[in-house]
Amino acid sequence: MKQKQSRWQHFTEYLRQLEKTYRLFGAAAPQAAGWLMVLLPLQAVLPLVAVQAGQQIINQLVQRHPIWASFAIWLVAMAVTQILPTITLFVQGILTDKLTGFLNLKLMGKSKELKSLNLFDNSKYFDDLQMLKSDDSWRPVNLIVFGLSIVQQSIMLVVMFVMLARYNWWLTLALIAVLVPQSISYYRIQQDAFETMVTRSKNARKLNYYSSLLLDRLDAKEVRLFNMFTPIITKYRRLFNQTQSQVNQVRRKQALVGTSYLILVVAVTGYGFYWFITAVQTGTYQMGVLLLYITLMGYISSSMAKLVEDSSLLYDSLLWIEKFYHFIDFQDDLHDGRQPFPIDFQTVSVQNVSFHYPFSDQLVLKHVNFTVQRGEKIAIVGENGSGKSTLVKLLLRFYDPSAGQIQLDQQNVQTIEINAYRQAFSATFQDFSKFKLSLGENVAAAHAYDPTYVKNLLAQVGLASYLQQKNVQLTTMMSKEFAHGTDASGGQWQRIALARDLYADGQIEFLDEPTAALDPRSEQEIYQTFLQQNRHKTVFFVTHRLSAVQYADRVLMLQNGRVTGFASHAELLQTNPEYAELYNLQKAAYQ
Ligand SMILES: Nc1ncnc2c1ncn2[C@@H]1O[C@H](COP(=O)(O)OP(=O)(O)OP(=O)(O)O)[C@@H](O)[C@H]1O
Repeated sequence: MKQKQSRWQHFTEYLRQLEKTYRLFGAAAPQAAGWLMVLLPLQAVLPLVAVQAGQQIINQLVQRHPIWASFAIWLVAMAVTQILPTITLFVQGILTDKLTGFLNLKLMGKSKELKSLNLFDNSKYFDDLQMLKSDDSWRPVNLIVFGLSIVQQSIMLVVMFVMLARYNWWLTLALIAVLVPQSISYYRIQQDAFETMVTRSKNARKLNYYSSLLLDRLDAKEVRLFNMFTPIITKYRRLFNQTQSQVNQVRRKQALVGTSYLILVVAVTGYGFYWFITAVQTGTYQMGVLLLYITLMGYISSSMAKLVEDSSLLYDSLLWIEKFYHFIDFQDDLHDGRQPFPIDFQTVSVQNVSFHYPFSDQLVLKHVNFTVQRGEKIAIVGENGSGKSTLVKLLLRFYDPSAGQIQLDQQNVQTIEINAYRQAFSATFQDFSKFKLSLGENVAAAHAYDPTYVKNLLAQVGLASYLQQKNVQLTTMMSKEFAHGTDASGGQWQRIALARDLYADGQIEFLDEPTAALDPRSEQEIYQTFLQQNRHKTVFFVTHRLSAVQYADRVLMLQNGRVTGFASHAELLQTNPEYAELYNLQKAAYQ
């Protein structure tokens, strides 16, 4: 539902999303949805049955006929009308629960399917992902409450118009002709105000950002230190007033249009009443028809109002559904092979690889060529933005190269089954994850849980005293958000990530600046631990601290996406002036 659509496109798109939503209900909870297909029409029609019976009772009273049969129908219809909402609510509750689980499991399942990071880099999907991951547990409730209310009101309106048309079809058409545009105009008033102030406009997003910024834990320090309160509150106030005055302008214009329709609606209903009174006076219809007309007019206007209000409130949740399908339908174009991982590989080679990120045409790796022997320790160095992490991500197959190949021996890695391939690797990233799970789960991740081994590794990465002093158990939740939860410092978290990496025990190891948050002594200890543990493995480590190159057999130097050196540290010092300059610069800083 894009912003610049014609009204007709908007309407048909709305109906398409609505239809998808109803299909989702059926898929999430077929039984509950089935029950609602019976309950809702009943709930819509029964009040009208009571109106019809009321009309009969008046006619029978006037004609002095017995009224008991009509009275019984009225009584049953009224009683069931009172009982039905309770049953419907019960079924709606079941549907809501099931739909919530269904939608979240679908999202998680889709994420599992996405083997590459392509979608996460796509700016078109950025907003979608933000919306999908936001903690909006009210969305399924909204979808159901408003989505079902629309069905009920629509059925009621159709039945009421049919009831009226039996007496006067042109009056019915005239009523529809004035009520529908009036409702559309009300819908637009509500929609515009809601979108501008609450949901999707750029201003609404800025307003939300300003208000959440002052409440955010991560920003709390700098907001206080630099006293950002006044400027942010001022920005909020200014933008709020500006936005509100825009909304008010729209509101005023549309209220004027709405009032014009109102005059027409009053004129048509008034004339209708006069027509029915005359019809009773001339004996065309009996007295009861007046009760029918008055009651129907009341029901029609309240049903129309509810239909408009609920359609408008549903809109935002339908947008969510649109984004949901957008995500679910995303096709990951990463190549997946069928071959098993070649356990006995002897070389890893990068053959003339060039790469640009999806949805960007700037090459970040250019004709990269190098071959590594099994068991070698390779340091990857280079300035910020030279492409080190990108190279690691390609080797881990988070993306396919735009040109060239990565090979294990002579085999293109794209021919290997992706899950088997990933299992052969372990890694610690610069931006490692801090899972809000237990400490044990943070280390073991998806591997079989062995508490003794977890403890062992935590000790090896230097966390024994932290665990003891803070009384942190393997079962302790690593977030203050949970009862008895705890948190760790940046360096301690980095060590937990390193323990997770060791636990995974892949055949090829990647360390992408694994010691950035550690002090020099800890850095040295960690490298020694890692290289001791991984002495038979092929290890790639990205580092800015050139003191670490002592642990490498060869150093791969990247500059602006190109390999400008690949040799031992000593050789590079002799042959590569840029490398020598970088190294000497850092060395001088420590002298
Ligand atoms: N997801 C992305 N989408 C588009 N461009 C990206 C993305 N990630 C990185 N880049 C760009 O690719 C280039 C290489 O980035 P990369 O992270 O590989 O560099 P790096 O050598 O690891 O840098 P650093 O030392 O700062 O970690 C940079 O210009 C960066 O802006």
